[in-house]
Amino acid sequence: MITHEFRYASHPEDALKYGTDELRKHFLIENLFKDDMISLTYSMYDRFIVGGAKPVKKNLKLETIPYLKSANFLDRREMGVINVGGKGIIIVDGVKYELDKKEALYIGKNAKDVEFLSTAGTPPLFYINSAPAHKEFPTKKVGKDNAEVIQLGDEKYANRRILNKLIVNSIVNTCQLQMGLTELVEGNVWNTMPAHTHERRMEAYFYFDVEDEQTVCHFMGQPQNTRHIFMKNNQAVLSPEWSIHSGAGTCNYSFVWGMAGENLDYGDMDICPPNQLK
Ligand SMILES: O=C(O)C(=O)C[C@H](O)C(=O)CO
Ligand SMILES: [Zn+2]
Repeated sequence: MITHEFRYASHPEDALKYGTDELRKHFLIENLFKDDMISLTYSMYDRFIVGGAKPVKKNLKLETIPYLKSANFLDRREMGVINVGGKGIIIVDGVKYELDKKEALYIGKNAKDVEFLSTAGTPPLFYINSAPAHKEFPTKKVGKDNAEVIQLGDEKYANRRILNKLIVNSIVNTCQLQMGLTELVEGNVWNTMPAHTHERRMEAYFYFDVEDEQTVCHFMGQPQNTRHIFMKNNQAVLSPEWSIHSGAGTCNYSFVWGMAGENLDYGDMDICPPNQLK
């Protein structure tokens, strides 16, 4: 079964007036993983979809949703999936892909039948991003062995982390989707500091492996006018093209980043020096 919701895009001057509840309502995506459900949020930020699929006892078929007005979900879209749970299986037009935790699958435009399956043991948690696509590229699995790995940050600044580029154009051909995952090394809590914006692309962050009873405080907003959202494990947050996206946890954690927009240039960022943030 599929549940879906819709989010309009916000002007930065309007977002400044949002209180805690409105910020959470417009940007935070709280319940991505419900047993035997696919949960999708269609946003007007580059028409980016954020979702989750958690097959436990049933196989979950990716059906179209009303906002798409297309016979099949991927008739005009591409999709990236990263598993953050137990081993799982995705079948795309009859071809079976096994995904361990932290492995990714890119599914190209025009795939007709996509099904999410559990295996024995801990259920998989398939985190989903999807963006409009104008060209068909082959479906491809990307494991951590194929990832482009970058070491970032420094213990001194509590931001040492390992960034794994998974669905990026040096590894997989995509139209506009880029995805990867970043792991904070134990004792380190700050992600994406120095923070940045990229007006050519929107982004969504999905925090996982956050310890029970702990939190990640996600910072958003224009660099001179920031706001925060406290987040729990397995929650996602939309980052408009005008917003920084950075966070500090009360423990170390991991997160998936996903982007779509004007270019596929990962390095196209406007850096905000920490001492200039407001
Ligand atoms: O740890 C980081 O820094 C990131 O993971 C940054 C994201 O990849 C990003 O914001 C890309 O634009
Ligand atoms: Zn970014």
